[in-house]
Amino acid sequence: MAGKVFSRNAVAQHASVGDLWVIIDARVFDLSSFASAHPGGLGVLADPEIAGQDATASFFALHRAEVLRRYAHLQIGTQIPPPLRIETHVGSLSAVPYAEPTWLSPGYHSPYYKAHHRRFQAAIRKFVEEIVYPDAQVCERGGDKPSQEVLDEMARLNIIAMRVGPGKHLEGRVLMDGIISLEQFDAFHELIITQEFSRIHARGYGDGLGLPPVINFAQPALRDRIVEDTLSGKKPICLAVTEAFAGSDVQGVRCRATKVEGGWRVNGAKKWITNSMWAHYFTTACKADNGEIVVLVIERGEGVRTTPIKTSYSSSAAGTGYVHLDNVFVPQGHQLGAGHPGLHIILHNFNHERWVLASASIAGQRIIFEECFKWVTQREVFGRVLSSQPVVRQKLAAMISRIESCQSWLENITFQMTRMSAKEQAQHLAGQVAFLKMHATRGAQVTAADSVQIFGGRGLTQTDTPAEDVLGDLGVRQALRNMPPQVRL
Ligand code: HEM
Repeated sequence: MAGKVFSRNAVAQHASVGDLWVIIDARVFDLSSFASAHPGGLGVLADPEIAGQDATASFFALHRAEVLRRYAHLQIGTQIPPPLRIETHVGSLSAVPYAEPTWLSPGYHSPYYKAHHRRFQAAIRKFVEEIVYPDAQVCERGGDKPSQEVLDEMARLNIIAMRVGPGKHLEGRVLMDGIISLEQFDAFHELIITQEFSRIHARGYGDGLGLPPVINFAQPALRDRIVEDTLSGKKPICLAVTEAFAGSDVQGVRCRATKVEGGWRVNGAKKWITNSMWAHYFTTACKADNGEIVVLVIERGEGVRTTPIKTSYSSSAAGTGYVHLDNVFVPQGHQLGAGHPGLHIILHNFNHERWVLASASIAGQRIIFEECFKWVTQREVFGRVLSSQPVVRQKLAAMISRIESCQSWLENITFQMTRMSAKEQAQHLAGQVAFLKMHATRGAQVTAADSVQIFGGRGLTQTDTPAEDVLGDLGVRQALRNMPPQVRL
């Protein structure tokens, strides 16, 4: 691939080139065999303004750069002399302003990040973009479980373990082939992993919780077995709390656990359980006969059945489902934290989960901003580039302000996490984390809505809506034209 070089005029005469070829970003693609399968149709490719021409501008008006990587096998040569190539930065830092947090931007300083954090970020970025991203795209489209080879590689580098955060479960593990030591690993490394994994553009892929309650409250033998099974990527786990009736009201769950000889019999159903379709272990909140909440680790087996639920944020790659529990026997040793109130066990990890969700949301918004910024500088409407519109620039300004303020707040909280004990964190950070999550996710809704406006029809998959701003502006301009000249206040 790309072994041959072509001068623009020589391409058509080259013996190995089929009838239909184009130049995109200085690369020559032979589309003869692909054209009839092209999702955008054969006609557009055969158009005399496209076929046999440099189609770079038309291509980038309709596709993401990633399409070229997926179809790299169609490339038969490179254009000479090479023009300025398009920057797609896979595995490295983006040069787009505000596309990276300040600590990764040239010229900035940070009190939080050390050289080992930077080393770690570079390695995780490369891994995510080269290994995880392609798999996540395929799985998200097809609604599949992350592929076992990717999980195996994540397990080998102990990424699955690091995603759970600092703690005893990391003891004895070599992190990222040893580029950082166990002593160095802290909440900032976890923040880096969380934010870098948001770059896969597939919200549901590899989602799911359930292990922290096991780490904190299971009996040692059970804990060690489950930690090993899940962190090796072999047997996933999920947190089964919500129900059709109860939503996330833990106290209101109806899934019944009845005490029997040697353990419990469980009957009921859980709903919206992320990762349940792929899970082997289910950390399940149940109501005992005395009305108290008990948390049981249930293993997939007799009486356990899962059926998929499609959510609006993901295809079934998130593995979201119903969990039907019919007369399932659970041994006594599978009860978590016997003696602790079940509610406390479930709520114990909520602060940390909220911090993870806020981190991911902020990183996701940054990616949205980067895409919007690229689009407004390349997209021309009525002969003018989109960024020339003040209303568009205002949206971008608001996005940057939200993202930068949230990231600074997040890093402050993360620093506190590296200094405070678990007890101090529960005491001092619960409120801060709750506010940050509220602020970040509300901001995310505005950022998402504004980005759809900026992208217009391209921001939607099933419908095509002219941007509201454009419609609003059209209406006001028409009203201004119709304003009677004699009207005064
Ligand atoms: C190497 C060359 C090309 C490849 C591999 C390719 C591939 C694709 C793919 C995979 C899609 C589906 C949407 C997506 O994943 O983004 C698509 C859509 C489309 N393509 Fe291409 N394409 C190529 C060149 C072109 C060119 C030169 C044009 C000419 C203008 C074109 C016009 C379109 C159109 C109109 C759509 C539909 C877009 C939509 O529905 O929003 N493509 N193409």
